[in-house]
Amino acid sequence: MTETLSDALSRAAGADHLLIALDFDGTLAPFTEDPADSRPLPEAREALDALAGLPRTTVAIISGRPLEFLREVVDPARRMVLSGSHGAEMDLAALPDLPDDAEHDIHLTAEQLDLLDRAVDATEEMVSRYPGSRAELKPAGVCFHTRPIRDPRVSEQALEEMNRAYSELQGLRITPGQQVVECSVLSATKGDGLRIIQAAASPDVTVFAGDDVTDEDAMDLLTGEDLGIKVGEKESVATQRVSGPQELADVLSVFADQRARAVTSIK
Ligand SMILES: O=P(O)(O)OC[C@H]1O[C@H](O[C@H]2O[C@H](CO)[C@@H](O)[C@H](O)[C@H]2O)[C@H](O)[C@@H](O)[C@@H]1O
Repeated sequence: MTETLSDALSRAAGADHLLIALDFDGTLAPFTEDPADSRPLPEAREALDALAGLPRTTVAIISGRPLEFLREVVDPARRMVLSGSHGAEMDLAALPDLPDDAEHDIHLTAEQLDLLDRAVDATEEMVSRYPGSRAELKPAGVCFHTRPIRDPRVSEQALEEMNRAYSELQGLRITPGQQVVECSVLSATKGDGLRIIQAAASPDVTVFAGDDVTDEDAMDLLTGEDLGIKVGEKESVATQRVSGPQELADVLSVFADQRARAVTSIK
């Protein structure tokens, strides 16, 4: 860990009320060929569990994954605030002063359902033409995955074609990712997710870590004493960077200890 990251973490650990919000894939969990197989690294899980048990400390996951997946795989004990489907689904039930609108479920109009059907058809058609690729269905969208395609040129071509096909369907929000392109009939972003969590939890300091372009919508909201940590090499407005999920897990372990010490000394 660099000295500047270590200093920044020590400062954040001393916040009166801390929000630590994290992306899932490529941040807490290393990439896997089948999205159903990804799990947080054990050290990261342990650190998040420790942080979630501390006073004046809110742990949040803000992910492109459906809320249901986050509940089952990341937070079965239901101690974290969750935002799924890139900010379109919210579960704030872990907050002590529960807001009335703690859960934001997705309700699609008939037009949105029709658009989603057409996006799914286009994805399945693409999957039939690119062996190895797969579709992942979500409550308001669908992903086209190419990680299992061995030839990077074929993978790139498949992603471009899928992007074009989604662009022809008016009204979809198209999001590029790591060997994936996904679309949604809703326009929410991770920035919307973080904004809702900050409004409900009122933290003095927010720490956010993420690896991908969609995480920048949340990074953009960080101000003042907040801390943004980019995972990996993609461009970012974050002031700090780690090499990958394992280094982030190590950082989270140190941070959980720092925060535990700090909360015992905050009056
Ligand atoms: O917001 P995130 O938590 O980073 O989720 C973004 C998308 O990640 C998932 O796909 C990525 O991870 C898969 C499992 O490691 C990998 O196979 C794939 O190549 C990656 O792009 C996930 O499947 C999507 O639903 C998320 O939207």
